[in-house]
Amino acid sequence: MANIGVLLINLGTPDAPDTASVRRYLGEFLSDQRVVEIPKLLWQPILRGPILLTRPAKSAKAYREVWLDEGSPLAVYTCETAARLQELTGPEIRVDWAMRYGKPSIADRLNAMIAEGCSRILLAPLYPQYCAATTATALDACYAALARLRVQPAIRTLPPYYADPSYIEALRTSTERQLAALDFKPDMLLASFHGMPERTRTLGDPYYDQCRASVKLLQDALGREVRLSFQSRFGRAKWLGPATDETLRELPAQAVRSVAVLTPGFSADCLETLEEIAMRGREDFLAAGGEAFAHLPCLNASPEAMILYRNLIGRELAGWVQDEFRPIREGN
Ligand SMILES: C=CC1=C(C)c2cc3[nH]c(cc4nc(cc5[nH]c(cc1n2)c(C)c5CCC(=O)O)C(CCC(=O)O)=C4C)c(C)c3C=C
Ligand SMILES: [Fe+2]
Ligand SMILES: [Fe+2]
Repeated sequence: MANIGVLLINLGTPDAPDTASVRRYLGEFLSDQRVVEIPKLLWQPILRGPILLTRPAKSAKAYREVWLDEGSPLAVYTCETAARLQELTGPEIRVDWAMRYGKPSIADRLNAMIAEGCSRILLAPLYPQYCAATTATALDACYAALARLRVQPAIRTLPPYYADPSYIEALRTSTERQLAALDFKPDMLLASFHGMPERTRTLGDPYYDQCRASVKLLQDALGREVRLSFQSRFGRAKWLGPATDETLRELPAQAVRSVAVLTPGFSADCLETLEEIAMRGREDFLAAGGEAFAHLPCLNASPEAMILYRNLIGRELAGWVQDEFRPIREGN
């Protein structure tokens, strides 16, 4: 029985692409004060009123466009990542996965790991760039679950890996592999990250700087320009820019005829990459006069991702596991 556990954590997704399921999901997600930093008394009437009355039907339609036979892409790819990583680590380490919102819940999976005998657990939010709205809230939920226990496991947490050489290398190799498979050579590479309200930056969130650092390192690794933009704006506040949709609409006028968009802040493809970028982004770019568009899939459970996670986990488990868990590089 493994006494070491690794819990991969991702954002969460609805159980089904229907209005009621999406309303439940958005109700939980958007009630998190780490995500929407507006006082509860002001925000809840807006959320329970106009937002949850109108948005779920619109979002459910978008989810239906990307839903897979096995379920929501975010859950399917996160589950596959955990399964492949489990094969790679072997039975000594138990690898599981959970979602911050919806199912499988963090509390359920942590309790299951503990019941299976894990007395040391690495909590691994799968966000390369730290953000209070993602990394911190995932860890808050872990600590809240642990707070209910009499006997707690020893805990470690995976730090943000935005500048880790293994992350940059995984992005480089997966980008080059995917570019080589395209039937055109893109004039431009655009790295689109999930946006955040601009205000969170001045409040001290390192997210923006970490996105910029990842892009700079990837650009150096690829030896070509990579433009940065931010997508998925929500609400009326000013968000980080430049906005991905506006950028895609402006590029053709700047003589950029073809573009490949990568989404390196997302560990797994999801609504935001498959619908907003691969579908709507393509439409925007082509309607503005662009000629060729590609969305490069996220790392998901690719061979590049497996090397990355094994290296990150190996480093964080140092002292808990012995030397057979050395870093690996492609080809050995
Ligand atoms: C204030 C609202 C939001 C903030 C802040 C926010 C930050 C944030 N989100 C992700 C990653 C994902 N977000 C996803 C979906 C999604 N995000 C918001 C709003 C905020 N996100 C909404 C309302 C939705 C739901 C879809 C919709 O109705 O438009 C997803 C995809 C989930 C899926 O099921 O596929 C991901 C992943 C990050 C990384 C982030 C901050 C850096
Ligand atoms: Fe989001
Ligand atoms: Fe979106």
